[in-house]
Amino acid sequence: TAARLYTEQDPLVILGSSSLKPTVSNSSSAWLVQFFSSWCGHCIQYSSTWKALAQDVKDWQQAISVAVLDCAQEENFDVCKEYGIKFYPTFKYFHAHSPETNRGTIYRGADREIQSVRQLMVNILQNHTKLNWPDHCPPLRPYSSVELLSLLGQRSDHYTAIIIEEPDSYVGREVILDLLQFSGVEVKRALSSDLPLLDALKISTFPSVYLLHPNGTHTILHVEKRLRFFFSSLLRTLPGVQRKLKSSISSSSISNGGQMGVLSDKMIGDPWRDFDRSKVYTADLESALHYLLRVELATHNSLEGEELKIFKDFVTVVAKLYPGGGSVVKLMETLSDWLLSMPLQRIPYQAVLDLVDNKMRISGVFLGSELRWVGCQGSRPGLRGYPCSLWTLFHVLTVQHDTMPTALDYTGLQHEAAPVLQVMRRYIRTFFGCKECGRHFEEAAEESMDKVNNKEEQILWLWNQHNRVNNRLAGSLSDDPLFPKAPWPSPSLCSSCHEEKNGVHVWNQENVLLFLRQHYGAANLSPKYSVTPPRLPAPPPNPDPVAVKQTSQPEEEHRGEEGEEKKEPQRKAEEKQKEMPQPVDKALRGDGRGEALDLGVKVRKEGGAGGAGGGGVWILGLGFNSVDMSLCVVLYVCSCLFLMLLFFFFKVRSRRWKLRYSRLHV
Ligand SMILES: Cc1cc2nc3c(=O)[nH]c(=O)nc-3n(C[C@H](O)[C@H](O)[C@H](O)COP(=O)(O)OP(=O)(O)OC[C@H]3O[C@@H](n4cnc5c(N)ncnc54)[C@H](O)[C@@H]3O)c2cc1C
Repeated sequence: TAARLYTEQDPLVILGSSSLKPTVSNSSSAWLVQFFSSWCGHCIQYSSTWKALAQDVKDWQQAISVAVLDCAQEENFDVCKEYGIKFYPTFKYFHAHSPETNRGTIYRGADREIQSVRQLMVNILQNHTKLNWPDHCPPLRPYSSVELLSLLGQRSDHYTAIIIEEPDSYVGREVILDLLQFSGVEVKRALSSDLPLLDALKISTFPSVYLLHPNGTHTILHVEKRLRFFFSSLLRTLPGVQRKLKSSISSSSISNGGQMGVLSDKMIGDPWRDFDRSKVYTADLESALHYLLRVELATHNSLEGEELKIFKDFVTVVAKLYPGGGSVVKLMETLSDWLLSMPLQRIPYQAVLDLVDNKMRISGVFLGSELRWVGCQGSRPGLRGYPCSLWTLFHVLTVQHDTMPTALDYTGLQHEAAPVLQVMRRYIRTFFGCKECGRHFEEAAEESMDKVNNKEEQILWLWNQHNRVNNRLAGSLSDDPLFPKAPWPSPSLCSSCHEEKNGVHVWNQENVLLFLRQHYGAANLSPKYSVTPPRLPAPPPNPDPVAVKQTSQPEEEHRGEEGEEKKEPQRKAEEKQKEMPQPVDKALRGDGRGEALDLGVKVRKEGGAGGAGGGGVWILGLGFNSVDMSLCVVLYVCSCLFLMLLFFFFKVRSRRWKLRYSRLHV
């Protein structure tokens, strides 16, 4: 209903009759409240702008917060009257530390666009006096050359960024407020009219950022675009700069160590793996599948009905779209074939697990059984990991689907406009361990997933939804200070993805799509740290020389890039294969009642020939082991003997007949 114009998911505070006064009176921060009416058409249309504004200034909350109050709700009639609301929407602001008698000041400006209201918020803050200045708001005034030049060459425990700008620019103050929730950097502003400062720092274009490093060195900061978003993003990603956590317990455990402190904490559990943020790591994808198949799915004793169908679809999508071939794909293909050929309505989880563990020792099938987070490693245990890798996996799958548009043909999924998203949606709803996350994702899917019409939109929908989650979670307990949640990709990953329109940050979606295709494309996957053999044996020689060149290229690149590193995981994987337990037939007994399931490989029943101890060498990669081969030989020899016996039998008989007839003639 219109009454739900704003929900708890929006990055603003929803006030009511009992909460308005206690919230805005004696507050340590200023407040900007929109009094609206849920029946007013303009308010309904304006709600998206107000939400976007709230998102834009979410990090300013400690200095000034954004709120709404619905005057159309019966319980709010009196409070709206008390605060003198006559028209909708009415914007009122309240200074920090205002008394209870204060009914707020009306903003009468005609322009209610995001940039104007944002600048109004800066002005509101600057209109405070020294006495009622918001507790956590840093100074917004320009500093003088005398104050700033004395800082040059001084050592400190944090960065100092000086933004030098034209007097009418708001960029400096906005960046100061954007960095409010971050430790490790202090932002100050100075004016372009301060000539001694410009001479000393050799600055002639505005706005510019001059950076004083903790070690006393200083330099101008290079930014590709002189926009607020670029300045803020760059400063937030300086080494050691991290988001302050809302929980004091969490912040006390990690706030004072800076980057290295955090890393050394983490190292106690798991060795730190150096990685490149512009790459995607197969180790993360494999860890995602390992966790999903061996841990998340294990909470279901058996799969049946809708659950089974959802799991089958998930396995099919991964089997068809997981990039690079190799043993993981072979495993998923085997699992997919097996699930599809199953006549059963119910499959015990143990049967799936035995297949995932490759208890039948099918050649070329392997999925590492350890979590090796690389791009998804957190600064301490409990952060990032599985959810990060699941996002990554689905981003990769959406991009692969775009690259291989016919890959899902004949799977039953090809008629869906966005099959990868739909499969993800169903998986998250049914199996994802975080139920609350699943609920949020389902809400988002209900809202707009059906509007996705093609593979490009599929990629962008997931990217956009992921950013919405990032925005919602920024600063929450699950936000890793080393990898703060922020709109992604950052300008340092893709500067052409970012633009500004009417002073508001906007995405260049065309460039975002290009970037996503490159970032999550097969060529950008790094096998470093992977425990899985990277590739199946090379296919037979291709007569077309161009095609030969193209197919052999990734292999060469792969070798060139990883060099010796590749051999180590491969060797470990082979060792693991050897260490694998002997085949256990119950893996394939479906519901435990002993049906032999046709996998396209040989399946033996418990107690049958070659039972539990029937390991031996697997031949031709077809699932025949040495026992099977011995049986064949024995059968072959028996049939030869039988044929020879028949031969001699008839030979002797025919001789007797000949003798008998010859005697008769005589
Ligand atoms: C479907 C789903 C829904 C979730 N919902 C919730 C929720 O409601 N509440 C909650 O607390 N947690 C939720 N989570 C978990 C949360 O989103 C994070 O995954 C988790 O907090 C770990 O965060 P992270 O810092 O590792 O980065 P993640 O957000 O997990 O991102 C992983 C990696 O993906 C890349 N990336 C980041 N943003 C984008 C983007 N927009 N497009 C493409 N790539 C990107 C980056 O390289 C990043 O390192 C959800 C997870 C999933 C998979």
